[in-house]
Amino acid sequence: MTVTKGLEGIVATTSSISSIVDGVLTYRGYDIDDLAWNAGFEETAYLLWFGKLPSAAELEKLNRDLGRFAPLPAELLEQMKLYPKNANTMAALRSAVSALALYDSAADDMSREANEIKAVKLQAQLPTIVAALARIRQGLEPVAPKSEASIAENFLYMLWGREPDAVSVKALDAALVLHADHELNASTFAGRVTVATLSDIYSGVTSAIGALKGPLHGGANEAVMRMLEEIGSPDNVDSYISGKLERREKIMGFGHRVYKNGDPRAKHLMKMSHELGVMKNDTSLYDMSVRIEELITSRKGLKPNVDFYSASVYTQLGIERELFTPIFAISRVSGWTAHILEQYEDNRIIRPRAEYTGLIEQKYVPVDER
Ligand SMILES: CC(=O)SCCNC(=O)CCNC(=O)[C@H](O)C(C)(C)COP(=O)(O)OP(=O)(O)OC[C@H]1O[C@@H](n2cnc3c(N)ncnc32)[C@H](O)[C@@H]1OP(=O)(O)O
Ligand SMILES: O=C([O-])CC(=O)C(=O)O
Repeated sequence: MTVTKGLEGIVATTSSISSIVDGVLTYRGYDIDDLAWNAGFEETAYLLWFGKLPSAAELEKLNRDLGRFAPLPAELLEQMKLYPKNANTMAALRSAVSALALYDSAADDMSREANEIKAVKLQAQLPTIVAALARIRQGLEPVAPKSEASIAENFLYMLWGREPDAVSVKALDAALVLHADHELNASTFAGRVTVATLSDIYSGVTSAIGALKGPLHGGANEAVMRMLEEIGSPDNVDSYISGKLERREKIMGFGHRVYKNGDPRAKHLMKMSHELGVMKNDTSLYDMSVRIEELITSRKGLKPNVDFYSASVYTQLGIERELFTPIFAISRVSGWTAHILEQYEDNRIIRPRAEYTGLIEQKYVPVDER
């Protein structure tokens, strides 16, 4: 048996959703550099689900559906109020998304049409859940979603309880576009493995959320922010990073399984981080990040990934650290559900092998003789 730890380089499926070739990321053939500043998040989600950019009428219908599906079942909101206030937000999100299935009578309807509706529903409801969890944790009442607003605008409105400014909405919208899909990353793979047993779409998304939570994947954006908080000021970067490298600790937000010459999404988030700093007359988070990048690139040859500059972007938008990975999920649920729909279309159960390295030829000994 040839064992490939971490399945590095293994091609486990075909997919027509996103591709990474020579460091270029495309969604359905559109370069992410083209989509990042030109496409809105809703049309990006449509592109991932249906394989083409929507017409004006199709986009209008999608926006109407997202607005209509965004409110949560009242029972779920009441349950969420009972979650411990100090619970990890990704753990709470995972529980709430799992519970959504209980309130959807079509949860086990496996027709393509029903699953497409559930994909749009999940996309609509995740932002409402995350904003509600954040407010409940602060002892505030959740804010009901508006029926006519983009996902970025609606999320910030529900989070802050006031109309967000246009700059914040545009920055969040672009960040959502950049995080929407990424070929066969760990969380997408987890979602596909789950639904390949012909389990339901809620189970698939719940699995994916669990995988995204880890600090080697989506959870890295929160870990990056923790590191920036520990560093505190640009003057401390060099000694902090030297210490970490001497202790052979990982620097979160750097390195990538697929990109060895840099993540094409990072430059957009870097630009956003700089622009937000300039607007706020305080570029210290950006300056610290740039110095960390210089040090890690020169000393380890590693480049920042999507999680690195997103930390300073979200913080400068006034978003608390505990929401960074849930915001990643708000975006990535578009990709997860597109992959789940694709998996159902041409399904085969995913069941690799393991090379056994344990004990052999053991004989059972009754418990009182052990
Ligand atoms: C949205 C996303 O999921 S993007 C990724 C987010 N994750 C992070 O930012 C966490 C930090 N990065 C990492 O842990 C890794 O780079 C991963 C998980 C992203 C990729 O892991 P792998 O493809 O298995 O890379 P691997 O761990 O083999 O790295 C190769 C070498 O670079 C080192 N390396 C990789 N990333 C880092 C890092 N961030 N800091 C320090 N060293 C690193 C490894 O220790 C390894 O060194 P070695 O050969 O001396 O043992
Ligand atoms: O593809 C990966 O391994 C991780 C990643 O960058 C993502 O999911 O966006």
